[in-house]
Amino acid sequence: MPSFVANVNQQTDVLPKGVKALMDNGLVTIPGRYIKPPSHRAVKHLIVPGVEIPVIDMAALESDQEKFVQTLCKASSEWGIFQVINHGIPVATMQGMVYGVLELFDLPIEEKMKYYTEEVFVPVRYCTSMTPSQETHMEWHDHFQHYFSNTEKEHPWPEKPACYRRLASSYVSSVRHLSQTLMSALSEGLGLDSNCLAKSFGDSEMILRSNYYPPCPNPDLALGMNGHTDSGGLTILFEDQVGGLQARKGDLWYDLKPIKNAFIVNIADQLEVLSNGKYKSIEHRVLVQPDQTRLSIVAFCNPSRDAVIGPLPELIDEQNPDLYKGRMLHSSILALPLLSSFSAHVRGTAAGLEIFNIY
Ligand SMILES: O=C(O)CCC(=O)C(=O)O
Ligand SMILES: [Fe+2]
Repeated sequence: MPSFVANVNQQTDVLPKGVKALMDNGLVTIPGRYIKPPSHRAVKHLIVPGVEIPVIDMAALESDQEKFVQTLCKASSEWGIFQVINHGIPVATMQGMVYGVLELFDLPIEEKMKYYTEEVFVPVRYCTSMTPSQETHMEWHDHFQHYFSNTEKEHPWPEKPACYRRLASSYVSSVRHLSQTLMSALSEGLGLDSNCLAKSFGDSEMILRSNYYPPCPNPDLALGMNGHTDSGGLTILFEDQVGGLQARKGDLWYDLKPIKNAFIVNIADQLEVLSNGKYKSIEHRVLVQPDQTRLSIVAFCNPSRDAVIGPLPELIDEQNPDLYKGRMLHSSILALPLLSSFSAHVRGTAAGLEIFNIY
């Protein structure tokens, strides 16, 4: 067994094995632990169906950079979430990753349980919901997660499935490159040098998380993922065509319509803080389906855990006071406590701040 496997001493027979395993065993009604109290369930009349969030065409970066930056900046300020097309990442890389991830979830449960842990900063984590040992109401998904520290030389990928290392490495390097391009443009959107945000991130880190949402026998009683904002920097998400991701504005939840082979990108808490509130970290959640499995592959591009995060000094003057005054934090604690005072729904999953889970 690889040395990084985190739970060698845990009794795997008492750990939750995940919702895929439940469904594979023929479950017909969801167990009580997955039933949300009525106040936490999705309310139909507060959902706006089939919304097209801003679409950022990366091809425009070549033809008219200034306009591209303006469009990106507007989407990040007004929505904090947008779809990215013509991003240059080959469809084969994305579909290859999907294939590898599906193979990973299809491994025998004993193989997956070797990686079961509630720790976040481990190279490989398999878990279900967020932190099952602390939750009264679990989320209807399983996930594999990889933490890439900024000092890492070579990532210890799982040995099985054999194709996974190659497919995932290629995906990660493509997504890293996309995040760097977006971060440069987001810096310029703040009227700053293109490397300004990257400098504040320090040696940035990444968490790659694949979420598997099997069909749910009682989809109205459960949630795939509770409403939360991501606590890191920039989130780059690839999903299949099933749908279920929703973003919140005011009291309404906007049902996001996937565009084939596009990425969904959202601003996370620490980028909101760095921009002194210009870019918005939007709350989002996931609904589940009665008859379809949904897969999302999420790259959280985060500042170094050593970085101290506060609004960029260049953005502060008399007209633009520091909105997060006196509340600069180490990135290792992440920005969650800053923003949680503004939104009762902030949970901070992305870089693993489940300790602040308020549900
Ligand atoms: O599955 C999705 O679409 C959203 C996942 C997400 O928000 C997360 O992992 O933080
Ligand atoms: Fe998220």
